[in-house]
This record gives sequence, C-alpha cells and structure tokens, in this order.
Amino acid sequence: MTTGFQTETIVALSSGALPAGIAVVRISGPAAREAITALAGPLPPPRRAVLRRIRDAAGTEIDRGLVLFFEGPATVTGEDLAELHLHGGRAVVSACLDALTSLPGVRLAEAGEYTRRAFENGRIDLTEAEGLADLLAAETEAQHRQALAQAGGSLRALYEGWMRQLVEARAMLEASLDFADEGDVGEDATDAVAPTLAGLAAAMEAHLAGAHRGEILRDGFRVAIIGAPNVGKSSLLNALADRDVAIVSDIPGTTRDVIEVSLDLAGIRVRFADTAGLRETTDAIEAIGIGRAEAAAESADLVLLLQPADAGMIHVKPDERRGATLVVRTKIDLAPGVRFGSGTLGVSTVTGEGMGALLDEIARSAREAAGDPAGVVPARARHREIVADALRLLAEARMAPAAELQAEALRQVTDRLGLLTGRVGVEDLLDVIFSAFCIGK
Ligand SMILES: Nc1nc2c(c(=O)[nH]1)N(C=O)[C@@H](CNc1ccc(C(=O)N[C@@H](CCC(=O)O)C(=O)O)cc1)CN2
Ligand SMILES: Nc1nc2c(ncn2[C@@H]2O[C@H](COP(=O)(O)OP(=O)(O)OP(=O)(O)O)[C@@H](O)[C@H]2O)c(=O)[nH]1
Ligand SMILES: [Mg+2]
Repeated sequence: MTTGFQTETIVALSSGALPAGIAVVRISGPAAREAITALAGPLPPPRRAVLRRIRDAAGTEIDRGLVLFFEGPATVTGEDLAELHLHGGRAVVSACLDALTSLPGVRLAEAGEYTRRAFENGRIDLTEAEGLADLLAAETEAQHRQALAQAGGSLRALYEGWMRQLVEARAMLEASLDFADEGDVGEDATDAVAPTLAGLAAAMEAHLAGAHRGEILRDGFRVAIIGAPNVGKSSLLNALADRDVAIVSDIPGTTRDVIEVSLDLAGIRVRFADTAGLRETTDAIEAIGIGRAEAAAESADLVLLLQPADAGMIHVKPDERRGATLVVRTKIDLAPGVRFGSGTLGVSTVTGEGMGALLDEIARSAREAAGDPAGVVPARARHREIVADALRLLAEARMAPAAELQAEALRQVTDRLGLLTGRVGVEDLLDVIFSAFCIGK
C-alpha cells in the first residue's frame, strides 16, 4: 500500500464560486490544529461545530464563523482536518487564506489534492476517487446515481473481491509447492483452484458485458441525426435543443460539421449529433462532412434517419455498420393526411407535432440501453480495458500445466487488476498464506 505521510498542510476554498452565502475553507495536514488555534482560539472538541471569531496574526477580525476539527486518521483525507465555515465574500475568504498560508508549513492546495491524499492514505481507492470526480461532474439523475454508488465503493468491492479470490488461489498453489510433503495441503492444487478461476472468468465476462451500459450512463446515449440534404436535420436539432444551435436554410448542403447538443432525457444524458446531408458530391469540404456524418452514425447508439413526409417513402437498406435505426418522417405539416407504417414516427418542427412521441421513443431506447444506474458496471474505458486484459491473462493462467507456472500467471492477473484499485501488494498475499494454512504451527 502507498503510504503518503505529508509534512505540508494544505488549505483551500472547498465550496463553490464566490460570492456565496457560506464559504467552507478546509485545512488538511499536521498543522491543522495549530492553524485553528492561531486563527480561532482553543481547539474545539472533535466533530463539534463551534462559533468563533476568526482573526489574522495581527489580531484583526476576519469573520465570525463555525469551526470544525476532525482528528486523523479517521477523516476524509486520513489526516487532521479542520473546516472554517465563513461568510462567502471574496475579501473574507482571501483574508482567511492569506492568514492561513502565512503560518509555517501551510500552503494552498493543488487541484484534487485532498482526494489525492485520501487515496495515498488508503482512505479511498482509485475507483472511489473516480466516482467522486464523476459525482462532482454529474448532471443527470443516472450519472448521479452511478457516481454515488461508485464513490461509495461499489466497483472497489467487486474488484477487491476478485483480487481476494486470486490471492487465495495463489496462496493455495504456492503452499502446495513449498510444503508439498506436508499432509495438510492438497496435492493437486491446480485442480483445487480450477472452479474458483472458472467462476472468476465468468464474473469478469459478465462485468464486461455491462461495459457499454456503464459508458452510456457516464458519457451519454449517442443519437446521430442523418439523412439527405434539406430533410430538416438541423431544424430537428434546434427544436430538440430549444435554441438556434445549427444553421437552417433551404439550400441543400448547409451543415458540414457535426454539431452536438446534450439533453437530459428522463434522467439520462442524451447526446444528439446533427450531421451533413448524405449525397454524392464533388465538393471536397462537403465530402469530409459526409465522412464525419457516416462516422457519427457508426458510433451512435441510435440513428435517426430523416426522410421528408412530402416525398415518397424511400426504401432504406439496413446498414450493419450503423447503430439501431429509427426512421423519422419530417415536415409532416406539408403532407397532411399521410400515414406511415408502424415503427415510423412523423414530426414537424414548424407545428411541433410528433415531437413528444419522438422524445418518448428516444428516452425509451436510452433507458433500455443504459439499464439500472445502480448496477455495478464498468464506468470508464479504463475499467473495461483493464478487466479485458486481466481476463485474457486469466485464460492463459487457467491453461498453465503446473502449479508453479499457474501461481506466476495468476500473479500477473492480480497485478493487472491492481491497476484498477491502485493498491496491490505482497502484504495481501502474505496475510492469506499465514492465516489460511496452519504452516508455522
Ligand atoms: N462540511 C463538510 N461536508 C461534507 C464533507 C466534508 O468534508 N465537510 N464531505 C467530504 O467529503 C462529504 C461528507 N463525507 C464524509 C465522509 C467521511 C467522513 C469521516 O469523517 N469519516 C470517518 C469517520 C466516520 C464517523 O466517525 O462517523 C471514517 O470514515 O472513518 C466525513 C465526511 C460531504 N459533505
Ligand atoms: N414546413 C416545414 N419545413 C421544414 C421543417 N423542418 C425543416 N424545414 C425546412 O426545410 C429546410 C431545410 O432544413 P434544415 O434543417 O436546414 O435541413 P438539413 O437536413 O439540416 O439540411 P442540410 O444541412 O443541408 O443537410 C429549411 O428551409 C427548413 O425551414 C418542417 O417541419 N416543416
Ligand atoms: Mg443541416
């Protein structure tokens, strides 16, 4: 485990932009006690808010505010930690930070440094730190729920559970080597660990199967709006966004770049991409735009293929490279009375007709693709890639012909999984070896 004993004490404004009703200044590190006594008088009892006058070194009053002290190591950072709850004025906060940083061993914190210390002091692992970052960035309900679960240790518990099983399997294999002639350890250790390893591989596969859901929850459900020039793609994007994001004109070929808009649909982030109209072209720039449109359609979770209602229904051949496709007939105000087959929606951005049904359908697809936000799924490409690597290494390890080789191959799997949580150590292995077998006697 990384030990991050710090001699420097860090201070920062931990609450939001000033001015604000209240501002919270946090102080973490060995000088947190002295900082409180220097600015606010005797150290209050731990975890009790007390109202104090806060003064600088010259005795000039900065504010009257609440003071809290938390004694390390059972704190969020793992160090002595103090909080000053001030009035949220710029001059108040800047005077307070000046007074704090003029104390010996106290400096301003860098971005993410409290969380970094929490990690270095073993309070949280990397997945919890990532969850915390996502929690601060969460905008939709699904992002919020996923981040809260991850910050609370959902991924950590899963990955540490796998690591524990691997370490136990290694301990069993290694014990069979070191103490092969003793009676209390099974002869055929590779057979003994085989069911555990099979179960682990299945668990990793199941976890990977949820990777796309996790990334949709975190990064958003991607919808590409495509179709021939002038069918009303940009008009639809503007109607969805409820503002003039993209240029609309009756000149075919108006849009060239991909234009993105994010919406919160039923608690899920949905990212719409308006694209260049698809057609044969000799214009080099337009051709680049059409290439980008195709790429957007290929990486989308849902493709809205737009066709005007006042033109005849164009038969669309299914394109396997694209995501699931929903045909949307546009400009239905120009074709009153036209009926469409089931599975086709009609909209008008002029009258707004059909927009509600279209949004409902997109929200339904997004919910279906995202699944349960509280489910334990890989949230980032980092998780997916490491688990996939570990699974490949595990498959190799399972084929190892002898206990010695298998133990070594499993060490590579644990090392790889250790990148997920950021904590891997031989201590774990030693603990298991010594506690699970009556070796020392
Ligand atoms: N004012 C304030 N509000 C805040 C925080 C904070 O640091 N300050 N938090 C900042 O993240 C969050 C609350 N999270 C916290 C998580 C753990 C502990 C803590 O001290 N845990 C110890 C002791 C638990 C106990 O004794 O009840 C532990 O886990 O060992 C404190 C806050 C959100 N709200
Ligand atoms: N009557 C009617 N006209 C519409 C509707 N939607 C779009 N239009 C018109 O159709 C023309 C083309 O609209 P755009 O949204 O620019 O079409 P586009 O598909 O983005 O076109 P490109 O960017 O050139 O591929 C414009 O003149 C719009 O005003 C609609 O629902 N009803
Ligand atoms: Mg356009």
